[in-house]
Amino acid sequence: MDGLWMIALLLLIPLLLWTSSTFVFYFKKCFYVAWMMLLALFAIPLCILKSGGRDVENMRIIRGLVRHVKYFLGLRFDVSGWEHLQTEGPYVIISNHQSSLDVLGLMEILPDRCTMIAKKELIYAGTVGLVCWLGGIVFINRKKTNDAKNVMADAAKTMLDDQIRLWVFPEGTRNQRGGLLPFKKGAFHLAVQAQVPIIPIVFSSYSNFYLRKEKQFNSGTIRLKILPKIDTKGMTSDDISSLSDKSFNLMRSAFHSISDSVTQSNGPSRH
Ligand SMILES: CCCCC/C=C\C/C=C\CCCCCCCC(=O)SCCNC(=O)CCNC(=O)[C@H](O)C(C)(C)COP(=O)(O)OP(=O)(O)OC[C@H]1O[C@@H](n2cnc3c(N)ncnc32)[C@H](O)[C@@H]1OP(=O)(O)O
Ligand SMILES: CCCCCCCC/C=C\CCCCCCCC(=O)OC[C@@H](O)COP(=O)(O)O
Repeated sequence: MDGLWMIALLLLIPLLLWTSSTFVFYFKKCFYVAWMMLLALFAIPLCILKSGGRDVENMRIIRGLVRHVKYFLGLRFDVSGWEHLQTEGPYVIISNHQSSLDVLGLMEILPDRCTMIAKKELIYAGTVGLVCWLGGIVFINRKKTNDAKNVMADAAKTMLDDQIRLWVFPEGTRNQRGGLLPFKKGAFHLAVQAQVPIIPIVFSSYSNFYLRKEKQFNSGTIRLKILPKIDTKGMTSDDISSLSDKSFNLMRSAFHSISDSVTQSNGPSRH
């Protein structure tokens, strides 16, 4: 009888753990980091064999390898406005930034020859950092504005010379407090310096499935809305503030509309 109790207990403990939302939260987070690190380890030789080193073309390999990860985490993407990405030549994509999970949505829609602007600390993230470097990610030092400006001015030239698209998170940091943080100006200087359009992309709020404080990481749908491009031809540095304000207002209103609709279809939440 004691043996039977022991077996029942051994079966019950993992079941209880599995149904505990805190356990699921930590399990999914650890799994995400570990799996991305492992995928990156696998991607490194593929990128080197394909391009011989750092090259934006490596983003095709990275994109291909990352796309299945959403299934493990129980996430679904609902993308609208695909037609706005059918723009020829270089452009700057701007999007809101809630979490490292944004990488999954980014890889879902990443156009060819598109790489990102990221904080320089990311390069030290083990195999993921090396893959970011191999994918041509432009690293900036956010604590040294002048250095960051110079790097972005070089990036504006490279965009045109090598026909590259750049994805920038104009909030400059992750934000899960609902809404959008005020935009930094770098993305807009970049687009105006290169005289290329801006394509705003909005991720709906994650608060219907992911709550960091409450330790909840459920399944859920993320809406991605690709907005029409904003032309910058003929603009100068005098137009930066109005360009930034216009982009911010468009993205904020899209954020609220897609976050409200995802909340209504997935049940109540706060954001
Ligand atoms: C196969 C397995 C793979 C596994 C791995 C999976 C994936 C890996 C691959 C991809 C993952 C990619 C993920 C990337 C995510 C990275 C996200 C981030 O790191 S976000 C943080 C970094 N990004 C940014 O910070 C961009 C936004 N910031 C800016 O643009 C800032 O403006 C800035 C350039 C950093 C400067 O910052 P500052 O705080 O000083 O802000 P201000 O904007 O207020 O600027 C001050 C002042 O300067 C003027 N300014 C700004 N930029 C420029 C410029 N380029 N040229 C000229 N002048 C500039 C600005 O106008 C202000 O002046 P004023 O007040 O007079 O207007
Ligand atoms: C040995 C090194 C260990 C490092 C472990 C971290 C590795 C992360 C592993 C997997 C996650 C994969 C996605 C990586 C891309 C994450 C990019 C990101 O979201 O960076 C945060 C940055 O935008 C803003 O940072 P802050 O909010 O200002 O802070």
